[in-house]
Amino acid sequence: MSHTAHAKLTRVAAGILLDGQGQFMLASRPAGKVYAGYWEFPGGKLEEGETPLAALERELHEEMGITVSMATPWLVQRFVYPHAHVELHFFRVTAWQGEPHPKEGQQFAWQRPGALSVSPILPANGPLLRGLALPQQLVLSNASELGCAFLPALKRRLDDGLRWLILREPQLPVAEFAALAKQVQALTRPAGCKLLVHGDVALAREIGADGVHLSSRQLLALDHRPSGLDWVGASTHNTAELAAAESLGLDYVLLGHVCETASHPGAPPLGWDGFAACLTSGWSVPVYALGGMHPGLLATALQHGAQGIATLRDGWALA
Ligand SMILES: Nc1nc2c([nH]c(=O)n2[C@@H]2O[C@H](COP(=O)(O)OP(=O)(O)OP(=O)(O)O)[C@@H](O)[C@H]2O)c(=O)[nH]1
Ligand SMILES: [Mg+2]
Repeated sequence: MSHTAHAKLTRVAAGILLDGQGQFMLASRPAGKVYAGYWEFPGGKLEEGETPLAALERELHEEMGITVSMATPWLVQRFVYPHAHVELHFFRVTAWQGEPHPKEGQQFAWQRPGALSVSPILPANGPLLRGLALPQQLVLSNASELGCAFLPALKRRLDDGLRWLILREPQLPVAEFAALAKQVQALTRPAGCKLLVHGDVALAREIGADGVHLSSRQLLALDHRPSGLDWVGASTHNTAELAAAESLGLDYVLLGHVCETASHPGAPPLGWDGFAACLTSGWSVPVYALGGMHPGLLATALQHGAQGIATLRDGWALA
């Protein structure tokens, strides 16, 4: 999208208050503002020289009387309204002081991803709401190392609450991978665990998987998002691949490798600074940190702008 010379960019910070039980807060826009009555995330325009985080803290204090104590950068969404070109900086707000109260005649509503009870939502926010349904940890399969211990280990993890799995076994021949995918599907589906099949759109469709996870090479070769699948993600290593994923409207990407990992011995990792550098321009697609990840690194990942972590070896060892 190109900005004409006279179209000025309005930068906005908005906060997604999370209650720790899967709910987030929406606020209605008060009478007298553009899009009055529409539901949004509380926030407002950056003042001259203000950072997005400082604007968020100021706006949430002005509009709802709370003091933000923990906020991590999430997605950046650009959108063209008739009244303005906006660049929205969304933050996840997980801790605050004070009880939210409407200081500008708004209404508040706690909502769950995929089950909104209020409408309409500001048009720029639609794509973002899908991101709120994504978990903070995506688990990749590790059948190549576990062999026949993989399916029992998967059962154990499903019992422990695993709800998202990327089946990725690039070393397996096509037919074996398809057979494994069906066995895995027979376990994940009854457990309510979403299954994303790596690298094979046709197989994902055939078995009725929840989605497909594309390699970066597949990502760069596509000119549209594969149809007929709820969730489409991809592996990325740099900003060119991130841009491709965003323009295809993918639901998430993995970006790595961030830390040293046995999967890429000797290859230099991005490190957290390199990871954050890839995110500075701001993406509307949620980005998971990949490579040497374990739950102990989740907080670090979130602070660097990640949606969460993607883990491969962690958690698969048999008890
Ligand atoms: N706060 C907020 N604004 C959003 C969201 N989504 C979105 O498109 N916007 C747009 O971003 C702009 C934010 O402006 P705002 O009206 O909240 O700004 P503000 O609080 O500083 O208001 P004011 O200038 O009337 O005092 C509006 O054009 C609004 O339509 C959202 O989730 N939250
Ligand atoms: Mg506002």
